[in-house]
Amino acid sequence: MNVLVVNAGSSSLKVRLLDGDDRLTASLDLGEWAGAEETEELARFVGGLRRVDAVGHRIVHGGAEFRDPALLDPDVRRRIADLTELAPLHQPRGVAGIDAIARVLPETPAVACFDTAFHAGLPDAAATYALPREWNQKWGLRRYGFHGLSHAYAGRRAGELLDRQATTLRLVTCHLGAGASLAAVSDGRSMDTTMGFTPLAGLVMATRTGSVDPGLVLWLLQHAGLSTSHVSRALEFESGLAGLTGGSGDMREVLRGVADGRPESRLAFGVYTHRLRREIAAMTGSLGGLDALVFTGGVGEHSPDVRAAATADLAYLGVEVDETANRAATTDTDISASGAPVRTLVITSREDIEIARLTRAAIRRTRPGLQAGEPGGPSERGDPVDPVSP
Ligand SMILES: Nc1ncnc2c1ncn2[C@@H]1O[C@H](COP(=O)(O)OP(=O)(O)O)[C@@H](O)[C@H]1O
Ligand SMILES: CC(=O)OP(=O)(O)O
Ligand SMILES: [Mg+2]
Repeated sequence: MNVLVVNAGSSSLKVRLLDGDDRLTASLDLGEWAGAEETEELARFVGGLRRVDAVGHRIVHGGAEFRDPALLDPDVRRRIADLTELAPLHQPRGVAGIDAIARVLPETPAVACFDTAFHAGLPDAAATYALPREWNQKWGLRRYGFHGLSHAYAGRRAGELLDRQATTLRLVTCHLGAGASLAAVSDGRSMDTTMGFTPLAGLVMATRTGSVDPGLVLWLLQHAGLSTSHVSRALEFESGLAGLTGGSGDMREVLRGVADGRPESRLAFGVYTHRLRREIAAMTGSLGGLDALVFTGGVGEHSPDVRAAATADLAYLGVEVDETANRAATTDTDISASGAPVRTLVITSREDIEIARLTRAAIRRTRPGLQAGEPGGPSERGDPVDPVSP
Protein backbone atom coordinates (compact mmCIF):
# COMPACT_ATOMS: atom_id res chain seq x y z
CA MET A 1 0.00 0.00 0.00
CA ASN A 2 1.53 3.33 -1.09
CA VAL A 3 0.87 5.83 1.69
CA LEU A 4 1.14 9.58 1.30
CA VAL A 5 2.15 11.01 4.69
CA VAL A 6 1.39 14.61 5.56
CA ASN A 7 3.15 16.01 8.64
CA ALA A 8 2.21 19.58 9.47
CA GLY A 9 4.43 20.67 12.38
CA SER A 10 4.79 24.10 13.91
CA SER A 11 7.82 25.00 11.81
CA SER A 12 7.32 23.04 8.58
CA LEU A 13 5.18 20.83 6.36
CA LYS A 14 6.75 17.52 5.42
CA VAL A 15 5.08 15.37 2.77
CA ARG A 16 6.37 11.85 2.05
CA LEU A 17 5.24 9.04 -0.23
CA LEU A 18 6.18 5.63 1.20
CA ASP A 19 5.75 2.42 -0.76
CA GLY A 20 4.59 -0.88 0.72
CA ASP A 21 8.09 -1.53 2.08
CA ASP A 22 8.38 1.94 3.65
CA ARG A 23 10.75 3.06 0.90
CA LEU A 24 10.64 6.81 0.39
CA THR A 25 9.60 7.39 -3.23
CA ALA A 26 8.79 11.11 -3.25
CA SER A 27 9.02 13.98 -0.80
CA LEU A 28 8.23 17.65 -0.46
CA ASP A 29 9.29 20.00 2.35
CA LEU A 30 7.69 23.38 2.79
CA GLY A 31 9.12 25.76 5.40
CA GLU A 32 6.05 27.92 5.53
CA TRP A 33 2.65 26.31 5.34
CA ALA A 34 -1.04 27.04 4.90
CA GLY A 35 -0.82 30.07 2.64
CA ALA A 36 -2.34 30.02 -0.87
CA GLU A 37 1.04 29.62 -2.58
CA GLU A 38 2.08 26.55 -0.57
CA THR A 39 -1.36 24.99 -0.94
CA GLU A 40 -0.93 25.30 -4.70
CA GLU A 41 2.56 23.82 -4.56
CA LEU A 42 1.27 20.91 -2.48
CA ALA A 43 -1.57 20.31 -4.95
CA ARG A 44 0.91 20.28 -7.87
CA PHE A 45 3.18 17.83 -6.04
CA VAL A 46 0.36 15.45 -5.12
CA GLY A 47 -1.22 15.73 -8.56
CA GLY A 48 2.06 14.52 -10.06
CA LEU A 49 2.30 11.32 -7.96
CA ARG A 50 1.61 8.10 -9.81
CA ARG A 51 -0.20 5.95 -7.27
CA VAL A 52 -1.46 6.86 -3.81
CA ASP A 53 -3.52 4.15 -2.09
CA ALA A 54 -4.06 5.98 1.19
CA VAL A 55 -3.22 9.22 2.95
CA GLY A 56 -2.01 9.47 6.56
CA HIS A 57 -2.13 12.83 8.34
CA ARG A 58 -0.29 13.80 11.52
CA ILE A 59 -2.79 15.57 13.74
CA VAL A 60 -1.34 17.09 16.87
CA HIS A 61 -4.35 17.06 19.22
CA GLY A 62 -6.82 14.20 19.53
CA GLY A 63 -8.44 15.53 22.71
CA ALA A 64 -10.23 13.07 24.96
CA GLU A 65 -12.08 11.36 22.10
CA PHE A 66 -9.39 10.16 19.69
CA ARG A 67 -7.28 7.47 21.32
CA ASP A 68 -6.61 5.64 18.03
CA PRO A 69 -6.14 6.60 14.39
CA ALA A 70 -9.42 7.59 12.75
CA LEU A 71 -10.60 7.17 9.16
CA LEU A 72 -11.41 10.67 7.93
CA ASP A 73 -14.94 11.70 7.00
CA PRO A 74 -16.63 15.10 7.33
CA ASP A 75 -17.67 14.38 10.92
CA VAL A 76 -14.18 13.33 12.06
CA ARG A 77 -12.70 16.34 10.27
CA ARG A 78 -15.09 18.65 12.12
CA ARG A 79 -14.30 17.07 15.49
CA ILE A 80 -10.57 17.54 14.81
CA ALA A 81 -11.12 21.20 13.86
CA ASP A 82 -13.15 21.67 17.06
CA LEU A 83 -10.00 20.88 19.09
CA THR A 84 -8.22 23.95 17.69
CA GLU A 85 -8.28 25.95 20.90
CA LEU A 86 -6.24 23.22 22.65
CA ALA A 87 -3.41 23.53 20.10
CA PRO A 88 -3.94 26.83 18.29
CA LEU A 89 -0.49 26.74 16.72
CA HIS A 90 -0.79 23.24 15.27
CA GLN A 91 -4.37 22.09 14.76
CA PRO A 92 -5.31 24.55 11.98
CA ARG A 93 -2.26 23.45 9.96
CA GLY A 94 -3.29 19.81 10.28
CA VAL A 95 -6.83 20.61 9.16
CA ALA A 96 -5.48 22.69 6.25
CA GLY A 97 -3.47 19.62 5.20
CA ILE A 98 -6.55 17.40 5.32
CA ASP A 99 -8.51 19.85 3.16
CA ALA A 100 -5.71 20.48 0.67
CA ILE A 101 -5.17 16.75 0.01
CA ALA A 102 -8.90 15.98 -0.10
CA ARG A 103 -9.28 18.49 -2.94
CA VAL A 104 -6.62 16.73 -5.05
CA LEU A 105 -7.40 13.13 -4.01
CA PRO A 106 -11.12 13.13 -3.18
CA GLU A 107 -11.51 9.35 -3.63
CA THR A 108 -8.47 8.24 -1.64
CA PRO A 109 -9.09 7.04 1.93
CA ALA A 110 -7.36 9.19 4.52
CA VAL A 111 -6.53 8.50 8.16
CA ALA A 112 -5.82 10.94 10.99
CA CYS A 113 -2.98 9.81 13.28
CA PHE A 114 -2.73 11.68 16.56
CA ASP A 115 0.31 12.92 18.46
CA THR A 116 -1.65 12.46 21.68
CA ALA A 117 -2.75 8.84 21.11
CA PHE A 118 0.49 7.24 22.32
CA HIS A 119 0.01 8.95 25.69
CA ALA A 120 -3.72 8.18 26.01
CA GLY A 121 -2.96 5.33 28.42
CA LEU A 122 -0.75 7.34 30.80
CA PRO A 123 -1.19 6.18 34.38
CA ASP A 124 -3.78 8.37 36.13
CA ALA A 125 -1.19 9.64 38.59
CA ALA A 126 0.95 10.96 35.71
CA ALA A 127 -1.96 12.33 33.67
CA THR A 128 -3.87 14.15 36.38
CA TYR A 129 -3.35 17.77 37.43
CA ALA A 130 -3.87 18.59 41.09
CA LEU A 131 -6.70 20.99 40.27
CA PRO A 132 -10.27 21.07 41.57
CA ARG A 133 -11.73 17.71 40.62
CA GLU A 134 -14.81 19.28 39.00
CA TRP A 135 -12.61 21.32 36.66
CA ASN A 136 -10.75 18.24 35.49
CA GLN A 137 -14.04 16.50 34.78
CA LYS A 138 -15.90 19.43 33.27
CA TRP A 139 -13.17 20.55 30.86
CA GLY A 140 -11.17 17.39 30.33
CA LEU A 141 -8.11 18.97 31.93
CA ARG A 142 -5.30 16.40 31.90
CA ARG A 143 -1.82 15.78 30.63
CA TYR A 144 -2.37 14.80 27.00
CA GLY A 145 1.26 14.73 25.84
CA PHE A 146 2.44 15.14 22.23
CA HIS A 147 5.02 13.94 19.68
CA GLY A 148 3.60 10.46 20.32
CA LEU A 149 4.24 9.31 16.75
CA SER A 150 7.92 10.15 17.11
CA HIS A 151 8.24 8.67 20.62
CA ALA A 152 6.50 5.46 19.53
CA TYR A 153 8.72 5.05 16.46
CA ALA A 154 11.89 5.82 18.45
CA GLY A 155 10.92 3.26 21.08
CA ARG A 156 10.33 0.52 18.56
CA ARG A 157 13.48 1.35 16.62
CA ALA A 158 15.51 1.31 19.86
CA GLY A 159 14.26 -2.24 20.45
CA GLU A 160 15.49 -3.21 16.97
CA LEU A 161 18.89 -1.59 17.42
CA LEU A 162 19.42 -3.21 20.80
CA ASP A 163 18.02 -6.48 19.49
CA ARG A 164 15.55 -6.59 22.35
CA GLN A 165 11.80 -6.74 22.48
CA ALA A 166 10.49 -3.20 22.99
CA THR A 167 8.35 -4.81 25.68
CA THR A 168 11.35 -5.42 27.93
CA LEU A 169 12.87 -1.96 27.71
CA ARG A 170 12.65 1.09 29.95
CA LEU A 171 13.43 4.08 27.76
CA VAL A 172 13.56 7.83 27.92
CA THR A 173 12.99 9.14 24.40
CA CYS A 174 14.02 12.76 23.74
CA HIS A 175 12.24 14.36 20.77
CA LEU A 176 14.17 17.58 20.26
CA GLY A 177 12.89 19.51 17.24
CA ALA A 178 11.44 23.02 17.08
CA GLY A 179 8.98 21.67 19.64
CA ALA A 180 10.54 19.30 22.16
CA SER A 181 9.34 16.70 24.64
CA LEU A 182 10.47 13.63 26.53
CA ALA A 183 8.61 10.38 27.07
CA ALA A 184 9.20 7.72 29.69
CA VAL A 185 8.45 4.47 27.85
CA SER A 186 8.12 1.10 29.52
CA ASP A 187 6.97 -2.10 27.82
CA GLY A 188 6.33 0.02 24.70
CA ARG A 189 3.87 2.23 26.59
CA SER A 190 4.10 5.87 27.60
CA MET A 191 4.34 6.19 31.40
CA ASP A 192 5.08 9.90 31.55
CA THR A 193 5.88 12.83 29.29
CA THR A 194 6.93 16.46 29.65
CA MET A 195 4.27 18.15 27.54
CA GLY A 196 0.87 18.56 29.11
CA PHE A 197 -2.61 19.85 28.39
CA THR A 198 -1.02 21.82 25.54
CA PRO A 199 2.33 21.58 23.67
CA LEU A 200 3.62 24.58 25.65
CA ALA A 201 4.72 22.63 28.72
CA GLY A 202 7.99 20.95 29.65
CA LEU A 203 11.32 21.53 27.94
CA VAL A 204 12.73 24.80 26.65
CA MET A 205 11.98 24.92 22.88
CA ALA A 206 12.91 27.05 19.87
CA THR A 207 10.35 29.77 20.58
CA ARG A 208 8.23 28.21 23.37
CA THR A 209 9.03 28.77 27.00
CA GLY A 210 8.30 25.25 28.25
CA SER A 211 7.08 25.04 31.84
CA VAL A 212 7.10 28.20 33.90
CA ASP A 213 5.64 28.92 37.32
CA PRO A 214 1.87 29.42 36.79
CA GLY A 215 2.13 32.16 39.42
CA LEU A 216 4.46 34.03 37.06
CA VAL A 217 1.85 33.97 34.29
CA LEU A 218 -0.79 35.27 36.71
CA TRP A 219 1.59 38.01 37.86
CA LEU A 220 2.17 39.14 34.25
CA LEU A 221 -1.59 39.34 33.70
CA GLN A 222 -2.49 40.96 37.00
CA HIS A 223 0.47 43.23 37.74
CA ALA A 224 2.54 43.85 34.60
CA GLY A 225 -0.33 45.28 32.59
CA LEU A 226 -0.01 42.75 29.75
CA SER A 227 -3.05 41.43 27.88
CA THR A 228 -3.82 37.73 27.64
CA SER A 229 -3.08 37.73 23.92
CA HIS A 230 0.26 39.48 24.47
CA VAL A 231 1.33 36.95 27.12
CA SER A 232 0.09 34.05 25.04
CA ARG A 233 2.03 35.23 21.98
CA ALA A 234 5.17 35.79 24.03
CA LEU A 235 5.07 32.31 25.62
CA GLU A 236 4.52 30.58 22.25
CA PHE A 237 6.62 32.62 19.82
CA GLU A 238 8.97 34.96 21.65
CA SER A 239 10.38 32.75 24.40
CA GLY A 240 12.62 29.66 24.50
CA LEU A 241 15.96 29.92 22.69
CA ALA A 242 14.67 32.82 20.58
CA GLY A 243 13.60 34.77 23.65
CA LEU A 244 16.86 34.24 25.53
CA THR A 245 19.14 35.11 22.60
CA GLY A 246 17.03 37.67 20.76
CA GLY A 247 17.71 35.52 17.67
CA SER A 248 15.79 32.89 15.71
CA GLY A 249 15.48 29.92 18.07
CA ASP A 250 17.44 27.69 15.69
CA MET A 251 19.91 25.66 17.79
CA ARG A 252 22.55 26.06 15.08
CA GLU A 253 22.47 29.82 15.59
CA VAL A 254 22.73 29.37 19.36
CA LEU A 255 25.78 27.14 18.90
CA ARG A 256 27.43 29.70 16.62
CA GLY A 257 26.82 32.32 19.31
CA VAL A 258 28.42 30.06 21.91
CA ALA A 259 31.46 29.59 19.65
CA ASP A 260 31.68 33.37 19.24
CA GLY A 261 31.62 33.79 23.01
CA ARG A 262 28.25 35.59 23.19
CA PRO A 263 27.06 35.49 26.82
CA GLU A 264 23.33 35.36 25.94
CA SER A 265 23.93 32.34 23.67
CA ARG A 266 25.87 30.59 26.44
CA LEU A 267 23.07 31.24 28.89
CA ALA A 268 20.43 30.02 26.40
CA PHE A 269 22.40 26.82 25.78
CA GLY A 270 22.83 26.38 29.53
CA VAL A 271 19.14 26.87 30.30
CA TYR A 272 18.10 24.50 27.47
CA THR A 273 20.45 21.69 28.46
CA HIS A 274 19.94 22.13 32.22
CA ARG A 275 16.19 21.65 31.79
CA LEU A 276 16.76 18.74 29.44
CA ARG A 277 19.14 16.95 31.83
CA ARG A 278 16.86 17.55 34.78
CA GLU A 279 13.79 16.24 32.96
CA ILE A 280 15.63 13.15 31.68
CA ALA A 281 16.44 12.30 35.29
CA ALA A 282 12.85 13.05 36.34
CA MET A 283 11.51 10.64 33.68
CA THR A 284 13.62 7.81 35.15
CA GLY A 285 11.73 8.37 38.40
CA SER A 286 8.54 7.43 36.56
CA LEU A 287 10.17 4.28 35.16
CA GLY A 288 11.96 2.99 38.22
CA GLY A 289 15.15 2.61 36.18
CA LEU A 290 16.58 3.07 32.72
CA ASP A 291 17.85 0.73 29.99
CA ALA A 292 18.35 3.20 27.15
CA LEU A 293 18.25 6.92 26.41
CA VAL A 294 17.24 7.95 22.87
CA PHE A 295 17.90 11.25 21.07
CA THR A 296 15.73 12.09 18.05
CA GLY A 297 14.33 15.17 16.21
CA GLY A 298 16.39 17.82 14.40
CA VAL A 299 18.42 18.87 17.46
CA GLY A 300 18.64 15.38 18.98
CA GLU A 301 19.91 13.90 15.71
CA HIS A 302 22.34 16.62 14.70
CA SER A 303 23.80 18.22 17.80
CA PRO A 304 26.58 16.34 19.61
CA ASP A 305 26.99 19.41 21.84
CA VAL A 306 23.42 19.16 23.11
CA ARG A 307 23.72 15.38 23.62
CA ALA A 308 27.02 15.79 25.49
CA ALA A 309 25.69 18.55 27.76
CA ALA A 310 22.42 16.72 28.41
CA THR A 311 24.18 13.53 29.50
CA ALA A 312 27.06 15.12 31.43
CA ASP A 313 26.82 14.15 35.08
CA LEU A 314 24.23 11.42 34.43
CA ALA A 315 26.77 8.66 35.13
CA TYR A 316 24.97 8.04 38.43
CA LEU A 317 22.05 6.76 36.29
CA GLY A 318 24.37 4.59 34.22
CA VAL A 319 24.41 7.00 31.25
CA GLU A 320 27.87 7.47 29.75
CA VAL A 321 28.50 8.65 26.22
CA ASP A 322 31.56 7.89 24.10
CA GLU A 323 32.67 11.31 22.92
CA THR A 324 34.16 10.05 19.63
CA ALA A 325 31.03 8.07 18.77
CA ASN A 326 28.88 11.05 19.79
CA ARG A 327 30.78 13.40 17.46
CA ALA A 328 30.69 10.89 14.59
CA ALA A 329 27.01 9.89 14.90
CA THR A 330 25.03 10.44 11.72
CA THR A 331 22.02 8.19 11.97
CA ASP A 332 20.65 5.34 14.13
CA THR A 333 23.78 4.73 16.19
CA ASP A 334 24.72 3.57 19.66
CA ILE A 335 26.93 6.28 21.17
CA SER A 336 27.35 4.76 24.65
CA ALA A 337 30.72 4.36 26.26
CA SER A 338 31.71 0.70 26.27
CA GLY A 339 30.58 -0.93 29.46
CA ALA A 340 28.03 1.80 30.27
CA PRO A 341 25.03 0.14 31.97
CA VAL A 342 22.58 2.32 29.97
CA ARG A 343 22.71 2.49 26.16
CA THR A 344 22.49 5.94 24.57
CA LEU A 345 21.15 5.97 21.00
CA VAL A 346 20.73 8.50 18.22
CA ILE A 347 17.70 7.67 16.05
CA THR A 348 16.45 9.59 13.02
CA SER A 349 12.87 10.68 13.64
CA ARG A 350 10.59 8.83 11.23
CA GLU A 351 7.10 9.97 12.10
CA ASP A 352 6.33 9.19 8.44
CA ILE A 353 6.99 5.47 8.94
CA GLU A 354 4.87 5.42 12.09
CA ILE A 355 2.00 7.25 10.34
CA ALA A 356 2.18 4.92 7.32
CA ARG A 357 2.09 1.87 9.63
CA LEU A 358 -0.95 3.18 11.54
CA THR A 359 -2.68 4.22 8.31
CA ARG A 360 -2.29 0.77 6.72
CA ALA A 361 -3.58 -0.88 9.89
CA ALA A 362 -6.59 1.47 10.15
CA ILE A 363 -7.55 0.86 6.54
CA ARG A 364 -7.24 -2.90 6.87
CA ARG A 365 -9.42 -2.76 9.97
CA THR A 366 -12.20 -1.05 8.03
CA ARG A 367 -11.84 -3.38 5.05
CA PRO A 368 -11.42 -6.86 6.51
CA GLY A 369 -12.34 -8.38 3.13
CA LEU A 370 -9.18 -7.17 1.38
CA GLN A 371 -7.48 -9.87 -0.64
CA ALA A 372 -3.78 -10.61 -0.59
CA GLY A 373 -2.05 -8.77 -3.42
CA GLU A 374 -4.63 -5.97 -3.56
CA PRO A 375 -3.36 -2.58 -2.52
CA GLY A 376 -3.50 -2.86 1.24
CA GLY A 377 -4.05 -6.62 1.13
CA PRO A 378 -2.65 -8.67 4.00
CA SER A 379 0.48 -10.10 2.42
CA GLU A 380 1.69 -7.03 0.61
CA ARG A 381 4.14 -6.36 3.41
CA GLY A 382 5.06 -7.92 6.70
CA ASP A 383 2.64 -5.86 8.78
CA PRO A 384 0.25 -7.80 10.94
CA VAL A 385 -3.37 -7.50 9.80
CA ASP A 386 -4.42 -6.28 13.21
CA PRO A 387 -2.91 -3.05 14.44
CA VAL A 388 -0.52 -3.69 17.29
CA SER A 389 -0.07 -1.16 20.00
CA PRO A 390 3.42 0.28 19.84
N1 LIG B 1 23.24 20.50 12.79
C1 LIG B 1 22.35 20.91 13.70
N2 LIG B 1 22.76 21.26 14.93
C2 LIG B 1 21.88 21.69 15.84
N3 LIG B 1 20.56 21.81 15.62
C3 LIG B 1 20.09 21.48 14.41
C4 LIG B 1 20.95 21.01 13.38
N4 LIG B 1 20.20 20.75 12.29
C5 LIG B 1 18.92 21.04 12.63
N5 LIG B 1 18.85 21.47 13.89
C6 LIG B 1 17.67 21.95 14.65
O1 LIG B 1 16.56 21.13 14.37
C7 LIG B 1 15.38 21.95 14.47
C8 LIG B 1 14.29 21.38 13.60
O2 LIG B 1 14.02 20.08 14.00
P1 LIG B 1 12.88 19.23 13.27
O3 LIG B 1 12.67 18.01 14.08
O4 LIG B 1 13.24 19.06 11.84
O5 LIG B 1 11.71 20.28 13.37
P2 LIG B 1 10.16 20.17 13.54
O6 LIG B 1 9.92 20.28 15.01
O7 LIG B 1 9.64 21.33 12.77
O8 LIG B 1 9.71 18.84 12.98
C9 LIG B 1 15.82 23.33 14.03
O9 LIG B 1 15.17 24.31 14.85
C10 LIG B 1 17.30 23.35 14.26
O10 LIG B 1 17.56 24.15 15.38
C1 LIG C 1 3.41 19.07 19.29
C2 LIG C 1 4.54 19.88 18.77
O1 LIG C 1 5.13 20.63 19.50
O2 LIG C 1 4.88 19.68 17.48
P1 LIG C 1 6.07 20.39 16.69
O3 LIG C 1 7.33 19.93 17.33
O4 LIG C 1 5.90 19.91 15.30
O5 LIG C 1 5.89 21.85 16.85
MG1 LIG D 1 8.39 17.79 14.20
